[in-house]
Amino acid sequence: MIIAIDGPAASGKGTIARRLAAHYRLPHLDTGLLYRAVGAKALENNVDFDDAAALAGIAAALDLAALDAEALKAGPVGEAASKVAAVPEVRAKLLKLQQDFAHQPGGAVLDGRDIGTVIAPDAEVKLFVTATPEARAERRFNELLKRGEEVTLAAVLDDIRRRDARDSGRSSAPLMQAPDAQVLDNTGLDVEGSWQAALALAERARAAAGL
Ligand SMILES: Nc1ncnc2c1ncn2[C@@H]1O[C@H](COP(=O)(O)OP(=O)(O)O)[C@@H](O)[C@H]1O
Ligand SMILES: Nc1ccn([C@@H]2O[C@H](COP(=O)(O)OP(=O)(O)O)[C@@H](O)[C@H]2O)c(=O)n1
Repeated sequence: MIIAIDGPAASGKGTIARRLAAHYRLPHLDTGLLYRAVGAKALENNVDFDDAAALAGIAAALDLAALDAEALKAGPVGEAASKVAAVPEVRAKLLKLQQDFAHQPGGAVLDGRDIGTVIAPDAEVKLFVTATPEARAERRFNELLKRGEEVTLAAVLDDIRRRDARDSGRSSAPLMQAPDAQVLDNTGLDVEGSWQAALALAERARAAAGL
């Protein structure tokens, strides 16, 4: 069974994906980490965000096993990630790795922006997780505060809006809901409520797929 979880920044898709993976005992890939890793390397090496060939080279050399998820969750890395993610050559280099992960025997859970539309349109379970920009900004703000980052709620909301626009507006695999995805707007739900709603939707899709 393949479970595809898509949605905008800080909608809680990663939290849901991790829990679904544990619940169904499936491997999980946070695909945002791949773009974050390319963005972080580009920042580190002062690579121009317009230099598609250099960015694609970084993407091609990525070592999944060496990704430092904790460091990659830093605020500025998210912005860099969304810039490199708009470069088609970068997406092309990361495509096979994600498709192979999704289609491994037994299945997998992947979360990102284009899982249900591009990486695994054949997924049996597709959720599009969303919430208002304000609710998402508050979640990300609290997360970054806990990490010890000096941020303001207004700056985080700005970042979220900018990333939403870039991720939805790009020509290559834009953030969008797959026609057959079930939408979960968890604006008024806490982590537990969001999880319960996601599980109910996943169970419904499994039943519909005869699983
Ligand atoms: N429904 C929710 N209500 C409040 N906070 C949430 C909710 N879901 C997730 N969070 C918190 O919001 C932050 C972002 O969640 P995460 O799952 O990483 O989102 P995404 O993967 O969409 O960026 C995390 O700190 C997480 O614990
Ligand atoms: N499948 C994916 C996953 C992430 N991304 C890009 O990578 C950036 C970071 O993704 P993320 O999922 O780690 O970001 P958050 O939602 O956690 O803030 C996003 O803003 C997208 O631009 C993408 O284009 N496609």
